[in-house]
Amino acid sequence: MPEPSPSDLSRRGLLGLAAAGGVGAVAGLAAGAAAVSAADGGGGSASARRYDFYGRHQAGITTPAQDRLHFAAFDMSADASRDDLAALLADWTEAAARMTQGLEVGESGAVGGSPYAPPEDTGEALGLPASGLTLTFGFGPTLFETADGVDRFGIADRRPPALEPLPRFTGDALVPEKSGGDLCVQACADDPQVAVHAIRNLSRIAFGRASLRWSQLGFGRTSSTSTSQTTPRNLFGFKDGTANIKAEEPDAVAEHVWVSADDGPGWLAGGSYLVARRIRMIIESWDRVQLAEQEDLVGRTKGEGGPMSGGGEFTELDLTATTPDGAPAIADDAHVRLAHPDVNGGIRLLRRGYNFVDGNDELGRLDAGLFFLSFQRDPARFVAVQRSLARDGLNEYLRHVGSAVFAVPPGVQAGASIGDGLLG
Ligand SMILES: C=CC1=C(C)c2cc3[nH]c(cc4nc(cc5[nH]c(cc1n2)c(C)c5CCC(=O)O)C(CCC(=O)O)=C4C)c(C)c3C=C
Ligand SMILES: [Fe+2]
Repeated sequence: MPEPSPSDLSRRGLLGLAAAGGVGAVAGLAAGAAAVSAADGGGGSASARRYDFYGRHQAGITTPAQDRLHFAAFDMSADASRDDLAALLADWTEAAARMTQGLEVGESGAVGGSPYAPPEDTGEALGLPASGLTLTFGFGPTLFETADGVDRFGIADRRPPALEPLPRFTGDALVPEKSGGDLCVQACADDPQVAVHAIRNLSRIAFGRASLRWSQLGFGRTSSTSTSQTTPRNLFGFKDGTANIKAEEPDAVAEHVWVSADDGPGWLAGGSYLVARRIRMIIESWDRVQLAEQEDLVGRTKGEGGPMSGGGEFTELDLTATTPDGAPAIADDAHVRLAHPDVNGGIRLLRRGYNFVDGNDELGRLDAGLFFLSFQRDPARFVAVQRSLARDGLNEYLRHVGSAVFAVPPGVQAGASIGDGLLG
């Protein structure tokens, strides 16, 4: 897992330097930032947090889930060449390495360039620190081969066999405009303005080579990826992420999250697969359900989040436990039973989703839900769990409207591009 680390001057540092008017102030500022990051291991002041962009794995997977998300899927332009793709990924890498350290895009940034040229950075993050920003890149099936079988970039033979569009699941109500994509960027941060700034600038950099297909804002993480984090709640009001894979379980991370060299292809070793599902939650109906039924549908208590088989939040589920009248304590159609590794051949997913509210529909119902994100070693593992959830009692209150899958390459070292492994 990439550790939070001190780095260059932040956008705030640069402004601070200008205000202090001296090089001596630079050293003081940089040292101060380093002390914050190093002393608290990244768990202190949220806005001072910084994660290395470079490393064995991309950040934004096992790093502690931040509270804000801007997720974007892009399509390559119809006339883009392989060189355009390589150049885009190199430009994105360079910009991401700077923004995740709290720096502006480009040397001249938002206000340091020619007054007669558009600025290199759009400027809305000026004065804001890194805010724990992570940028995680992925490649969709259509990057390798279009739905019509066209190999636009000469990489069809590099496509991981496991990277196929997800199958249709029972109850899917997918909207094509909110699904798929050639490329994706997951921007997570402690500050929504920093996440949005990152996607906006990557989108601007892509101009003429790729364009936004769809994007999703998220607030309120719906999972924990570290034991140092408290368990958040989803919009049904339940703790979510209790049994998630945590970074402090290195064996589980290795077994369930990272693609190994044996899994193939070689360029993806140390990477993962990302599944995104935009799940609308019919919260107006849910809010009329009795508490006891809500708890039966989830399989956990609403207050503490303990299993209906008894115990506290982190007590293991007892799927064999029965109530005094002989019924299963955790109902047969309870979400946690059907998602549990014991009924899915041992499969675990690293969940990293977010709550969303995107206004309301014409009936006055909130367009709200859970933007489900999971990282796994093989997308077939997500497919198996999602198929098991076909009997989930929660489905009456859920509608899957968006869907996408991406191969997430491993991290890169300084000087390399996120596309190097794929494009050679
Ligand atoms: C296919 C994978 C999953 C989808 C889609 C999904 C949607 C979804 N989940 C909740 C609420 C909760 N999920 C919880 C646990 C849980 N969910 C999944 C998988 C998917 N969920 C797994 C693998 C697990 C862990 C099961 C286990 O090992 O016990 C919980 C309980 C708390 C927790 O452990 O995280 C809640 C609550 C919603 C509302 C939702 C769709 C909107
Ligand atoms: Fe779940």
